[in-house]
Amino acid sequence: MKSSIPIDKAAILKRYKPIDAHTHKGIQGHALLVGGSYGKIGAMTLSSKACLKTGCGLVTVFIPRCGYEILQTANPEVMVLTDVQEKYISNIEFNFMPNAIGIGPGIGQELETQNALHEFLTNDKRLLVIDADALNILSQNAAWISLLPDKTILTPHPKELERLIGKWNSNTEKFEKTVAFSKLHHVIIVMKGAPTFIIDGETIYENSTGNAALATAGTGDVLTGMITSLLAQSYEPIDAAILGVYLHGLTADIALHKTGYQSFIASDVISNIGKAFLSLEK
Ligand SMILES: NC(=O)C1=CN([C@@H]2O[C@H](COP(=O)(O)OP(=O)(O)OC[C@H]3O[C@@H](n4cnc5c(N)ncnc54)[C@H](O)[C@@H]3O)[C@@H](O)[C@H]2O)[C@@H](O)CC1
Ligand SMILES: Nc1ncnc2c1ncn2[C@@H]1O[C@H](COP(=O)(O)OP(=O)(O)O)[C@@H](O)[C@H]1O
Ligand SMILES: [Mg+2]
Repeated sequence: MKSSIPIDKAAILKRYKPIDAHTHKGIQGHALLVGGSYGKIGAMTLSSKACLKTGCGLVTVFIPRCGYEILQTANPEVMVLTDVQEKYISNIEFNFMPNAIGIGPGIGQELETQNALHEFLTNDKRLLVIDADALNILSQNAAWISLLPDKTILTPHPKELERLIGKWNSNTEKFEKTVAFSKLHHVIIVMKGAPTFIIDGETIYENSTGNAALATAGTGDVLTGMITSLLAQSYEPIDAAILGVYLHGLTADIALHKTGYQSFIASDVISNIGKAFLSLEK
């Protein structure tokens, strides 16, 4: 494997932008998160809360109708748009200009959802984070990958990565294939794992935070919300990916002495984002 660039606190401080005292919610970025399906609205609840807690001024979710009351109750700060369908997304429609869009947590793979993703990718060329079943839909419809805008951030876990790039026989081959995919499609790949690597063409970054406490449902959904938030706040895509992954891992390092590995859950990532940011200012 080609050597990687370590992402430690010094590397993060070169990319981190402290908040301007005169900022307001109108210029802190408006993120749109698209996802959820019947039984997996929680993925969007987690993702949208993490998005707000990472500093975005405004967050809107686009979810199936069945999630409306759940979202409004769980996260009153988040605005909610709903699909015409009750249980899944069939047509992605919104009437504002988001600064960044995150798509995929809990979205499922209904045929109508697949068509909605195709329609969306054909018509919308905004900054984008793609996760979970939206990645799986792309794996099944490989021709659609060419529709992704340059510097789209993909956040696969190992199984989702395998569906995208095919099986590998060694770690070296895994990196070679991922780098080749990133170069071919001009996308940034957050190769989630222990540790997480961020791949931008030939350049490979290795994250230094995080631990096995993160091996629990919904932590990836939270990461999608965090990276989308940073993207909406005008971080360059590579910086949003690197900073998001670093802060996400740091929450688990900060919480570990209180939660242990076993009792840490995705909501603990969210409740420690503030401490993770504060540790950058120390
Ligand atoms: N509360 C919720 O609503 C939740 C919704 N979720 C959503 O559920 C959907 C399905 O996601 P899944 O990721 O479970 O399904 P997938 O089928 O994509 O992934 C599960 C498979 O990947 C393997 N895998 C996962 N991480 C791995 C790793 N680090 N190394 C090796 N293999 C690994 C597992 O063993 C399993 O075979 C997604 O849309 C996701 O966003 C999940 O995030 C869980 C929480
Ligand atoms: N053993 C581990 N050590 C460090 N990080 C881990 C470990 N296991 C999982 N993670 C992190 O947790 C997250 C899991 O994401 P994902 O599998 O998409 O979860 P979900 O889909 O349930 O939200 C990733 O950021 C991954 O890097
Ligand atoms: Mg996931």
